Parts: sequence; structure tokens; C-alpha cells
Amino acid sequence: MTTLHANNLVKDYTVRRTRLRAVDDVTFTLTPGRTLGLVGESGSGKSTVAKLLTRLEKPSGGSIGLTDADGAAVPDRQHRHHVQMVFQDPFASLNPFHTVEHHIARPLRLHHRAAGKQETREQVARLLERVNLDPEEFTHRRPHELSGGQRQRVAIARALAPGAQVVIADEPVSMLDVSIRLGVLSLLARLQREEQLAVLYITHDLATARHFSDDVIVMYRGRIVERGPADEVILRPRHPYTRLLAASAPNPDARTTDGRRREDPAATRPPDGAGGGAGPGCGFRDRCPLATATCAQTPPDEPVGPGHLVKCWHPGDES
Ligand SMILES: Nc1ncnc2c1ncn2[C@@H]1O[C@H](COP(=O)(O)OP(=O)(O)OP(=O)(O)O)[C@@H](O)[C@H]1O
Repeated sequence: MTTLHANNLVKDYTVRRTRLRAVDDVTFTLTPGRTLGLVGESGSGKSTVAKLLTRLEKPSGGSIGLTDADGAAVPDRQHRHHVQMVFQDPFASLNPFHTVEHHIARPLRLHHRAAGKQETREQVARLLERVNLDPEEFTHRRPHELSGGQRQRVAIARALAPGAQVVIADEPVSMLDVSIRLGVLSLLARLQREEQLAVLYITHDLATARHFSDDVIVMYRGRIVERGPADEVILRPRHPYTRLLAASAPNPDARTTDGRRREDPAATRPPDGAGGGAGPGCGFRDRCPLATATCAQTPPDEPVGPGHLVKCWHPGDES
């Protein structure tokens, strides 16, 4: 069992000599056997957080640490054994030339999880069974012989192959057909429960964030603006931004015909497409109906319920 601690993460990008803060002072913990939902509009910094957690990008500030079941620090070099990612696009994340077996055997070998051909074969079969794919039927298939949902199951098996205890799922079902989304999310939920995985579920979809997460954090322009138990945050949001998101949450079944997610109607991209870099003060104040002069100062984390925090000078009433 591994716990991930993200402490005061910052990520700056420089675009045409202008610094853009994509992630701004983000702190949270991923706990074994629990799912944390990360929601926010396009450009809020969600994928950048995922890239930082999986070491695809280096943070500009802050730290990411892992601890084991006894609370002892896990050495940095073991980070990749413990933290794996399931990407949004199962069509791009699997190599069309390789079989299912190859995709899963590779991380097994790289992370020394299986010795020799026979053991590798057995481990591949076991991993396929864990994601509800019949090894006999699927081991030798190539990606084009799989449906989107089956590809995403293979991607989950591949993520688990190194023995990962922390899974970062970045919009794992948004490109899948509506009819199979629930199956893939339920599989992730079962694995999380049975194997005590710590899961970060990144999504635009508040309905599934609520259903599949224990806790939720809401990001706006690189900052966490609200956090708390999933039901509290989604059903009784207190930050004006979360309220806007919740009020205009699209019907989860309403998708574009190619299965891609629709742009959030509540969300206008921040000026210049900038994710963060809002400077001091509340980043939402230029869109906020409740903004006052005070909002030019950085708001505190205001407790509004058990475990429920809102970064706002004027949190809305409970309703
Ligand atoms: N490699 C990069 N170089 C420059 N800017 C980047 C880079 N990656 C992300 N950004 C910027 O950082 C901000 C946050 O982007 P990010 O992809 O993390 O948002 P997101 O919430 O995941 O959005 P989406 O839901 O559309 O994937 C955006 O303004 C984006 O343009």
C-alpha cells in the first residue's frame, strides 16, 4: 500500500517569453483504497498535475513523495513501480504493431516482476483476468482487434503490471462510447477496493466524479478552489466557480458523435488560454458575481463543513 503526497506543487511553462503558471501551490494526498476526483474546466491544470505525479514533467516548485504502509519514505528511484497512469486516449496509447501480450509483458520485464517466458506468460494471463479479459481470447490480439473499452482494460492491466499502487487516471473514459464507460469506471473502482489502490480520477464529468470518488478537489486556473467529500462538494458546492460548474454540468450522456467530450458550457477559457498565472488574489474574481475589492487579496482556505474547504472570501450559503 502506497500513499502519494503532493506538496505545494507548482509548474511554470514559458510560452513566447511569457511565464504561465499551469499549477499553483497544489497540495493533496492519494490514500490507499480511496479515489480522489480532480475536476475543473479545460486548461485548469489537471493534466499537468497528472504529468507531475507520474514524473513525465518536473515540478517548478514543491515536492511529490511516496510512503509505504508503515509510513516509511519510498525511495525516489522506485517511483515508477508505484505510480502509473491510464491515459485518456486508448487508441494512441497502445502501439498498433504489438500484441496485447507484448504491451503487458514489457513493464513486467522492465520492473523485474517476472523471470523467464513461462512466468511472464502466466503473469500476463493473471493481469488480463484482473481486468476481465479472457487471456485465451485476447493475449495475441493487436490493438485494432480490440474495442475502445477493451483497449482501456489493456491499458489498465499495463499500468498495474509494474505492481503500481497509485493509479492516475486522466479522463480514462471520455473517449469511449457512453455505453461502456460505466463498465471501465466500475472496473477501476473494483480494483481500487480489492487491491487498496490509491486513485486520482481526473474528469470533466461531475456526475461520475461524485459517483466514483470519495473526495473531490476542484481546480481553477492552476489552483485548488474547493475540496472535500465528493457528495458535499458536488451536491453542496460553496465556491462560486464550483457552483457554476455544477449548475451547468452537461448531461453525462450528451456527447459529441465522435465520443469526445464537449467543451464545458460554463467554462470560457481564461484570457490568452493561460491556465494559471492569475497572480495574487482570487483567480476567479473577474468572472465571479460575488467579487468585491477584498478578492484582490489571496483568499484563505475557509472550512465550511467537515473536511470541506473553500478558497474564497465569500463562500455561498449552504443550499
Ligand atoms: N507543455 C506545455 N507548454 C506550455 N503550456 C502548457 C503545456 N502544457 C500545458 N500547458 C498550459 O497549461 C495550462 C494547463 O493545461 P492542462 O493541460 O494541464 O489543463 P487541463 O485542465 O488538463 O485541460 P484539459 O482538460 O483540456 O486537458 C493550459 O493553459 C495549457 O495551455
